[in-house]
Amino acid sequence: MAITLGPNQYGKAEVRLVTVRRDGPVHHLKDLTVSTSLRGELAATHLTGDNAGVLATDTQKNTVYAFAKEAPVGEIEDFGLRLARHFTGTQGNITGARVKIDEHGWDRIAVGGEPHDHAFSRSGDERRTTAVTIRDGRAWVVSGIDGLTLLKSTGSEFHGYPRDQYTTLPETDDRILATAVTARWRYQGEDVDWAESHREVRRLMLETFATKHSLSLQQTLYAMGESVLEAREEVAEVRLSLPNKHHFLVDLSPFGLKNDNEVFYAADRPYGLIEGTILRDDAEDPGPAWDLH
Ligand SMILES: O=c1[nH]c(=O)c2[nH]c(=O)[nH]c2[nH]1
Repeated sequence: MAITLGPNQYGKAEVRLVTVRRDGPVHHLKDLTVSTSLRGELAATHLTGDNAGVLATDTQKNTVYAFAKEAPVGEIEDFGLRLARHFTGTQGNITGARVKIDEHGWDRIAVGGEPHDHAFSRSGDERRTTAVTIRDGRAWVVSGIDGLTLLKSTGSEFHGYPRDQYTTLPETDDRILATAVTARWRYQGEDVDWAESHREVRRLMLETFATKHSLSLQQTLYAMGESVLEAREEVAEVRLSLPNKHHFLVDLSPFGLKNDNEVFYAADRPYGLIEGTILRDDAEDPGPAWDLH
C-alpha cells in the first residue's frame, strides 16, 4: 500500500481587521474578517517537517495588517487581489493563494437627524463577501452576500407537487415567502467597478425577489440569478443558497377564530434548503482544481 499527500492548503483563518481612515473630521470605517490560504510545493513540511517553504501563518496575518497600513484597503476584491498576488509573487514554492474577506457594515449614528462623524452602529446581519483565488497565475474573483433576510407577505404559491402516503402539506395559493440569502457570483475578468457591481447585483436580486410572482422558491432562485446574468455582463455565474424560512398558518379554529392569512408561526427548524447555480453558457469554465467558492 502506498500512502501519498493529497490536496492541501494552509493559512490564517479569520483575521479581524478594522481600519479607520482619518483624513479629516469625518472618519471612515472598514471592518473585515480576512482568511488567507496558500497552496504549492508543501510536501516537505508534511513528510519530513522541513519548513523551508512554509510562510508562517503568523506572517500571513501580519501581512494583512501591514498591507492595510501601506495603502488604503479600498474594495475588498482589490485588497484580496493585492494580498493573493503578494503571496504567490514572493514565495517561490507558493503557486496558489486564496484570500477570503467578509465585510461587516457599520452605519453612522444619526444625531439630531445628522450622520455622526465618528460614531457608528452595526448594520445588521448582512455581510459582503469575496473570495479571490490565484491559481497558476490566473485570478478568479467570487463575490457575494451572506445573511440577507427577505420576506414577502404575499405573491407566493406552492401547489401541484406529488402527494404520497407521507404528504400532509396543504397546497397554498397565498403564503409568506421568506429566506436568508447566501449568494456568490463569479466574475469574468478583473476590470470591474467592484462597489458598483455589488450594489447592482444586490439590487437586481432584491427587486426580482419582490416582484416575481413565485410558484416555488426554486423558481424565485432561478429568476434572481437570471436577472443578474441578463443585466451584468461582468458576472459569469451566480450560486444561491436559500433556506425556506417557513411561516405556518396558526390554526385559530379552537378559539372560534378564522385565520385569513394574518397570524403565522415562524418556525426556525427544520427548514427547506433550496440551492442552485445559474450559468452563462458561454462563460469560461474555471475547472474543478480548487473550488472557488
Ligand atoms: O418553494 C418551495 N419549494 C419546495 O420544494 C417546498 N417543499 C415544501 O415543503 N415547501 C416548499 N416550498
